[in-house]
Amino acid sequence: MNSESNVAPAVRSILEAARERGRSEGDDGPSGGRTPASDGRVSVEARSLPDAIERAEREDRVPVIAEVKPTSPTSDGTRDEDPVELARAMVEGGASAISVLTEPTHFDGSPEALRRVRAAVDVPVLRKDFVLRESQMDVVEADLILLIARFVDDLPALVAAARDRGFQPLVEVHDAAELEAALEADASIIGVNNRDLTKLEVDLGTFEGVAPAVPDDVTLIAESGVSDPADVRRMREAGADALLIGSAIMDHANTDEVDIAENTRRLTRV
Ligand SMILES: O=C(O)c1ccccc1NCC(=O)[C@H](O)[C@H](O)COP(=O)(O)O
Repeated sequence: MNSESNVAPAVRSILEAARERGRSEGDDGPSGGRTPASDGRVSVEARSLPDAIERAEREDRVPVIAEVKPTSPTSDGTRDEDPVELARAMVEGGASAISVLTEPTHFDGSPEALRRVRAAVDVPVLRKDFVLRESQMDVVEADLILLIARFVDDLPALVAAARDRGFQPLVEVHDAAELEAALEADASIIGVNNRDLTKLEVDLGTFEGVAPAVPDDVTLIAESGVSDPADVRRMREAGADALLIGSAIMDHANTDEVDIAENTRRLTRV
């Protein structure tokens, strides 16, 4: 659907950087950590997110995808701890899956961070980036890959390309029209982003507005803006199968030592 009109300046800058990286990633070789098949594509044996969610439910944990997010355009600071240590602490706190930012210029992420995290934990790992075209998938192995409906030209083709490589595509939407596009593209894991990329403001009402139209057989994820146990309850009551949480766990503004496991636990043990 590719609508970049009206996005916040920071998002425009992120997309420009993604296009620039796309010229070297995949086309001229990997930027790090991929295991290419003979045709240069990555080939993944993915850990199942729906299975990880089911396991959390059985064990009375809220299914949370905890995000290793060193910084972002809206963060109050930067955390520079080892991503592996952060991810291990998140799993210790009950996270069902880990999301790793691989975007380098606005989020301080890297494919190498994801590769190391995936080797260190046994839960599914999401590659969180701004993938605009197929060749950008062949950078690093991950269990899930994010595709943002708003920013890609041919969503059905990218969903199919992700599956061809073994990734579980997580298609991110923000409104009813994008949800329709995701369903037409045969997405089975859909995230509703509460962060409006036009103004970068967060409104949990976004998820509540879109969720009722999502078919039951879709794995539905509430993304962004979940900051405390009350928000967790609110998103679960609105139908979230799992929650993607970054800032509340990373606690960027806190300059003291942060207990990442405890930050995660207070959101998984609601
Ligand atoms: O987080 C940002 O500042 C941001 C800015 C521009 C585009 C995307 C952005 N975030 C990406 C995300 O989707 C979040 O990292 C993720 O959903 C977690 O959100 P939160 O729990 O609010 O950190």
